[in-house]
Amino acid sequence: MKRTDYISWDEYFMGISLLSGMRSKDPSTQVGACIVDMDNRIVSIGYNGFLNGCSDEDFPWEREGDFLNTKYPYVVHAEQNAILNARGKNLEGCSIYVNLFPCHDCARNIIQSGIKKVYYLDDKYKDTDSTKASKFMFEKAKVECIRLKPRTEKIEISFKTQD
Ligand SMILES: Nc1ccn([C@H]2C[C@H](O)[C@@H](COP(=O)(O)O)O2)c(=O)n1
Ligand SMILES: [Zn+2]
Repeated sequence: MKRTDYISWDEYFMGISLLSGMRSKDPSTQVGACIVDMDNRIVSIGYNGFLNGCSDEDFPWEREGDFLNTKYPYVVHAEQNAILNARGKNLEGCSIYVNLFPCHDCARNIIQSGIKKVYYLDDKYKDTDSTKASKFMFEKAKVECIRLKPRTEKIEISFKTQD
């Protein structure tokens, strides 16, 4: 008799996105993204962070103040990193799981990469022009956006061993 309490594909992929976000050094918002092909194979993963090869100390994590003294010009978004981490693999028809709804810049890159479905959890910036632009572009480009309502509030991962 097989287990019945296994997690769903959506919980699995969104869980991987959230776990990836746990690598983010952003003090205010940790985002992870997981790109999955039409056979439910994971193609790529990414989280929000600063530039490869640069020290995280080289750039500001601030949200407020002069634009150049905030993180916004420099931080690479989780979706962007996931697309780039795919290293040119064909993403046509893939889905992307991301815990926070994509901004307008990521929406453009998601659309241009051929990704056709966006699964998300949180839409905390839904009233911003950025998110409104994302939704407009996704609608025109016929990219489906699905807000996940997981069956369970949380999934626990333990490193505890039997020995
Ligand atoms: N879909 C998204 C939205 C945001 N991010 C990143 C970019 C920043 O590191 C952070 C947002 O910062 P906040 O304005 O909430 O302090 O989250 C992303 O990677 N993907
Ligand atoms: Zn973005």
